[in-house]
This record gives sequence, structure tokens and C-alpha cells, in this order.
Amino acid sequence: MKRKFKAGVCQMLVAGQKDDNLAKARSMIREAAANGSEIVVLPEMFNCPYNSRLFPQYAESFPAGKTFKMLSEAAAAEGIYLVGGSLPERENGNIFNTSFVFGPQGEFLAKHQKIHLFDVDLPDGLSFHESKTLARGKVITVVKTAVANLGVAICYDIRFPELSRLMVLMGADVIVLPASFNMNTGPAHWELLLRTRAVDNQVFVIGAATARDTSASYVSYGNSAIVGPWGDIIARADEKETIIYADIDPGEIDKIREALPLLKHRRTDIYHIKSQQ
Ligand SMILES: O=C(O)CCC(=O)C(=O)O
Repeated sequence: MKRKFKAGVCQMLVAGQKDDNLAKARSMIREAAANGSEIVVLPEMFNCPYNSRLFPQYAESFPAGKTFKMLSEAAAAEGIYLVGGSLPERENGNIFNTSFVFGPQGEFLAKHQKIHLFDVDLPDGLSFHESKTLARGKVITVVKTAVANLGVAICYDIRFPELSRLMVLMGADVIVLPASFNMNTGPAHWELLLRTRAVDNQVFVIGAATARDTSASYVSYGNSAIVGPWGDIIARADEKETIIYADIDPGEIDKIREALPLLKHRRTDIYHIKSQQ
């Protein structure tokens, strides 16, 4: 089923202590739900500073870890769908950058393990290598909810148009992207990527970023945004800690695709894209 709903994005400031981050996330989820959000989204690595060295230290195994307990309890207490940003997840001896999705009874619905790891050496000196401590996910994730189908990807995943397209071909109406772009690639590419994936696929895109902390080793760009299927920005944050909201009507997708039938006009007789899963 698809119907109108409100989405809330918690652009939270991530601190050094995990417990402080869990408390902050919990209170922002409460506020977002109190303001009518049926889907609430947290940012990438919301329980842990974005630093490869720290991921093993903050990692948790599902379902025992306290972050999962908080997310499940929060989803149930507020009666919402919760896309729990991402956190370092320990699984079978590996650590993944994983987003967990819970339903309104606190039930676990799905998880997405980041597929494309951020391993870069940028000209301004920003060097980040997630693969030093993280393993690559292998599964494309689309979660059915009572209001819309959510395609879940994490940060760098948005740079790979094949992934978004496959999620959309699997039925995603909304691409949900916990993220943390930086002060180099953020101003250049963040909004452009969110809007391009929305326009390419005629879907909503929710980019949930961490707030900017200029004293952190990795400075987040912030600027969380919710983009409509026409490529229009319907809600946007600046760099500070805040919650943004948008009313999302999946019916808009059908109207836009009727008027401009991009998916129908694909030349699958000439090219096609398929997942290996
Ligand atoms: O793609 C980018 O520019 C930023 C990606 C990133 O920070 C991440 O994947 O965590």
C-alpha cells in the first residue's frame, strides 16, 4: 500500500561517547514523531565518530547491542518506521557500515550493509579508507512499509547510479540515504547527487546527514535534504543540528512517470542492468 506520509530527518551532531549519541538520537526521534513523522531517518554512523580507527571499538552485534535495543524500543514507543542511520555492525568476524530498519511495533524489518566503501585520497588532503576496518556489503535492500517502499543505501552508495536504478526496478518509491559528506565533496556533489538520482529514477530521495562539528577529524557537510521526484528540494537543513520534515505523496511518482515516462522509454533491447543477487 502507498499513501501520503510525513518524513522526519534527524541531522544530529555526533559526540565522542556512544551513550551520549544514543540519548541524543532517542530525543530527536521523539521530537520528530511528536511532530507527525511516520518515517524517521538518522544519519550515517550516528553512534560513533566517523573515523575508521574507531569503528571496531564502537561495533555491535545484532540483536544484543544497546544501539539496536534503543532503535527498536524507540520505533515501538513512537509507533513509527525508523531507518536507524548506520552504525558499525559486527557480523561473523567482519565489521560492516550497516543501516537497520525497524517497524512501528519495534520489529526488525531489514538491514543494509554499505556496498561501496569510501576509500579515497582527495586533492585537498582528505584521505579516508573505510576498507581498513570495514567489509563490503553484497545485498541490495528494498524495504516494504505500510506507506511506501524504501530503498536503503548509505552515503558513497549514492554515487553509483546502477544501485539506485536497481532499487527502483525492485519497487523503491523513496531512496533513503543515511550519509555524512565532507567539506570537500559536500559543496561540490551532495545536492547534485541527491537531485540527480531523484530525477533519473523519478522517486523521492531522503539524504540524512550528520551535523557539522568543525573540531572533528572528519568534518561533515550537513545539509540534509529531501528531494521530490521532479528533482525539487522539498526540505533542507543548513549545517547545524536540526530536524527537517517533508510531506511525501508517493502518488506524485505515478503522475510524473505518466507525463514523462522515463522508465518505460528505456531501451532494454539495446542495454540492460541486472543484479547478481
Ligand atoms: O562520496 C562522498 O563524497 C562522501 C562519501 C562518504 O563520506 C561516505 O561514504 O561515508
